[in-house]
Amino acid sequence: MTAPLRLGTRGSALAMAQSGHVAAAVTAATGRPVELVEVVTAGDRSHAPVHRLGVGVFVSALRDALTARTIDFAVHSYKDLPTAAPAGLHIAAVPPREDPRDALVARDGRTLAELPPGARVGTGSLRRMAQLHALGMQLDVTPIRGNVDTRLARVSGPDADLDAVVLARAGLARLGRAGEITETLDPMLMLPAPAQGALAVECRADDQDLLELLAALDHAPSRAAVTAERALLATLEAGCSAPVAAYAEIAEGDTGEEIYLRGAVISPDGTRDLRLSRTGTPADAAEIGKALAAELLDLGADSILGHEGHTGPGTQQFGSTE
Ligand SMILES: NCc1[nH]cc(CCC(=O)O)c1CC(=O)O
Repeated sequence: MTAPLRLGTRGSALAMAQSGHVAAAVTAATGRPVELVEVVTAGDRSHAPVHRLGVGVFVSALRDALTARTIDFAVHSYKDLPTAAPAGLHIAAVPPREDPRDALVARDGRTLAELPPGARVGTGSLRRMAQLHALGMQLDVTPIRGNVDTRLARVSGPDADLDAVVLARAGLARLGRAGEITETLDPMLMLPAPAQGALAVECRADDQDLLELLAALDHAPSRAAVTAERALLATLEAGCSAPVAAYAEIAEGDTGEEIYLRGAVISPDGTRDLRLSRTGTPADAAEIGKALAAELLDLGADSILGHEGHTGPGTQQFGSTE
């Protein structure tokens, strides 16, 4: 009997659900037992709002534990990873991606189009706020914080004070709460965050045996989509700190697999909304992402913040607006 692989995880319900799912997949694919090891991050200990800490605090404790060899691998929500790759670590697998779209949870089963002017809609992401404003529906968009349960409680239950919240569909699905979604938002209206719905399975770059084991979990189309979206984000971060959205779809075309990447840069008040797309082959995913970002910058993505100033909750040390 081989020693169990140690999978480091945060203790939050979402992290535990994701890690448990990956642990089961590793055991199913390789026959190796996996043990969950809870890692407490500065983000879990602190009561400061996430936008003050930066999403990176949730990630760095797991990475420190990897480097210190107290765990063998870790599972991250890919969209929470800073675009700069750390030395000595490697994303060994991108498992099949969940539905990357955002979801509306509204009172009385309402859809987005059924919300009246002035409806109070909560979201924690500057990208979602910007796109909600861009709809021109006079929504009263309110920043919200906390875990998924806390956010849903703003819409139903004794302390509900909002008409709707917008969350990632994938997070709700992983927590078994997708049944509360009243509309899954079309990416034409609400383009998701780069890598939303995808997981990153990370281990030490020199752990050859584990890299090979974990490769069994990798899903090539999901990896290509995430590679294109993150290349777009990384290129834009250099020149622009406005909310960024990106979504790549992989489909079978006439001449083999095709990637269709959409990207958007939106001012926080929604008055400036730049959207472009590009197609190519999945093998060129990174180049397609970079090229689309360059096109967005050429059209003024870097000037989109302009008058709004840059004080919103998306102002984080790693550039993430999620
Ligand atoms: N920053 C929060 C966060 N990070 C990952 C998810 C779950 C969805 C995913 O894995 O992409 C969420 C919740 C949300 O955005 O509603």
